[in-house]
Amino acid sequence: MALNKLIENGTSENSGILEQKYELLTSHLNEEEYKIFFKKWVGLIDKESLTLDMLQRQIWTLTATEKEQSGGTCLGGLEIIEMEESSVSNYNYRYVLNRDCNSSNAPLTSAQFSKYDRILVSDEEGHYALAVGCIDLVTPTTVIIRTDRRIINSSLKLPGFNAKNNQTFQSVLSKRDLEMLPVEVKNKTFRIDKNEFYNGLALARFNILNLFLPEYGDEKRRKMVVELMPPNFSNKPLPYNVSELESFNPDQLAAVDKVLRTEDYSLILGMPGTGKTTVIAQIIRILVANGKSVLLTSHTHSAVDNILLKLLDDNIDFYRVGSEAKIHPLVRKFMPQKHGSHDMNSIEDFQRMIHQAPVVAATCMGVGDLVFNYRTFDYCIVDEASQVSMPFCLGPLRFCDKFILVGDHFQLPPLVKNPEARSQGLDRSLFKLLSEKHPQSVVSLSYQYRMCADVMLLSNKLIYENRLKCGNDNVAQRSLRIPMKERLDHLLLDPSTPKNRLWLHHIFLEENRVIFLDHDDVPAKERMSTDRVDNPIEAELVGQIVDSLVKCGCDSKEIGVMSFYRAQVKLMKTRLVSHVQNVEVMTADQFQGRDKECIIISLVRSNATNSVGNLLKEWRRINVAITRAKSKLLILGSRKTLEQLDTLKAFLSLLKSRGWIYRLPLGADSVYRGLNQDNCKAGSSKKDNSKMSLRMMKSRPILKDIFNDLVN
Ligand SMILES: Nc1ncnc2c1ncn2[C@@H]1O[C@H](COP(=O)(O)OP(=O)(O)OP(=O)(O)O)[C@@H](O)[C@H]1O
Repeated sequence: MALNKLIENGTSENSGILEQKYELLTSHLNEEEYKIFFKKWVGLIDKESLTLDMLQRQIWTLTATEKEQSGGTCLGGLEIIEMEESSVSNYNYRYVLNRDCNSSNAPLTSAQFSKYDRILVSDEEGHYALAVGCIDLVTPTTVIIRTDRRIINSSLKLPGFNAKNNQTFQSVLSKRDLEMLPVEVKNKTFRIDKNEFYNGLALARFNILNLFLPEYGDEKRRKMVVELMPPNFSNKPLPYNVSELESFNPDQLAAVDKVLRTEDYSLILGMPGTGKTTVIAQIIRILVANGKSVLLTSHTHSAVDNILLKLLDDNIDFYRVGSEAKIHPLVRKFMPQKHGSHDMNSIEDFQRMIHQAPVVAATCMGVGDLVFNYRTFDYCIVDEASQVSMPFCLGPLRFCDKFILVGDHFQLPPLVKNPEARSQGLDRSLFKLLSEKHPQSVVSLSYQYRMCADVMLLSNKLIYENRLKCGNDNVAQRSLRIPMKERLDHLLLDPSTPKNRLWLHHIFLEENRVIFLDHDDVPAKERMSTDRVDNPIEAELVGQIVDSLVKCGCDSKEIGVMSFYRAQVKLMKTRLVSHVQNVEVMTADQFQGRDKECIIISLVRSNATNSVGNLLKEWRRINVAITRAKSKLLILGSRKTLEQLDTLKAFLSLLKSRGWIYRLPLGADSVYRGLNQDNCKAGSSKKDNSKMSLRMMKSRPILKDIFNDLVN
């Protein structure tokens, strides 16, 4: 009836039920603004849904190679080399699939797959979506996956099999079984498609509808989110022990105080590295000590777990709900089914446990789980709230009395694929919406503990209007220590190279914490095809920086490489294949919420017409990119091209004013030993040895990758 009233301007006559009953169910929906709100948001979700359906059809309309080359969201030509049944999660089948790297096959790592990505598995003989699952590991030649079903359904006939009266089969469950299958089954190849559509738009629709339902609907949120009523704060906070907050800075103290006076909601704007996780953990401690219950949620599993990890040593009874494979190993023991002190034999047991715990944690999507029905909490805390679009954020809120949203809308907004839905506001988070309407509900954290002062200066001047401050002197003066700098001389192709060409030596100076490496003179031109742009020379320069840092003793796990262009990420992953286990190469979007000691950003665009494209126009993406480095930030690009864009012009003039632009010399890619030079110089005996070792390791792909890492 709510739908009838909101969408169809319904009445008791056209709904077909008695007037009295109709009034009972819908009299709370007379406001015109409700109808406008409902139609707007459901309409936007419908638009997004259409786009996602269209993308999903690519599994039938594009071959694996076409899809892999166009967006890196598919891997094809995969052969099963190992399989086993396990019971780690609801994905019970584990497969190791292999594809050799050769001239026609790129390394598997160059596509857009990483651990925990959801996937659909098909064979390449026209059997689609044999199973759903997730990625466990990707190396250049191997991908390990877990699936909910077997992807080989052939069975082996058991001894004594007789088609007429003794049809006895055995399922194919192990590598040994696989070898006994007929050759045409054994040699089947498979494809893996990213299952990007597992995002539950149905849940988003329900969350919007739930605002308007009678009886169990979320009336409180209707007032706050639809009517946008101002939130109330009590004069006196819940009691807490100030001596436990000795290490907190004034902003963090103000945030705790605001939350403890919240009667409806409060918002914590936490700029990068400002201690959001630390503050949330402390708020949970105080709320639980006051006998309050808390539903803790976030956009990603890792953010939920980062907070729980801080509570491991506290005597707080909490449950973590979600898919085991995605939960941090140290937190798994808090999943209801793993909790040693309780027997759990039925869904009722499960619900009983969830109902008793003072703290329950899950992702915003995970809260859709049935176990939450009929449980209410005093508070809901949503971390990463600026990354969740409003309809999804409403999901966890409906179980709670008060809510706290923690986020930073100066970083990337929720991902929306449909351009119209995006421009009409589906990418606006509830955090942004409420913070703009009621700024008095916001408390900002401005002391950051991640970036050294030079790195911080960039986003501070360009985005945060100087509101960011370094938490202490150690943070401000942080610099990248390169333990064996002298080794860099051995990487020079010509020891007598003049000083003004020694660009890596310039980067290696500890005091140079932020450098823009302008490659206009190198030159390093972009390569453009229909929907892809990359820059091979820039990728090679990035490769040489990473190689030299690692060879000179830097921890490769503390180096991150980033581009805004997926084709460039792919190219750089190929170039950096020898560091694949440790150096993370990702898009700026994938780096959100992460940090590294040293970040290298490849801006790619460099062309005769000085066109910059759309990706670099999103200032929130630039902000995410430049706030990931703790000690050293290296940015590669063409100053001439990038200056054409207003946002980047301001960025470049700030860099110039600080003397942080370094003009790379002509042919900079052949000053130090790079990929090609390394290959030419490798002696033949080393090559022969490598060949022999690779032959030995042919059937052991993971070992092969590790070996490759060691010899490179
Ligand atoms: N008041 C403080 N004094 C000293 N160090 C602090 C303080 N608050 C937080 N930190 C430290 O700052 C670092 C970042 O904190 P935290 O992870 O809580 O920040 P965050 O805002 O959640 O980070 P991100 O931007 O990655 O989400 C941690 O090492 C934490 O211990």
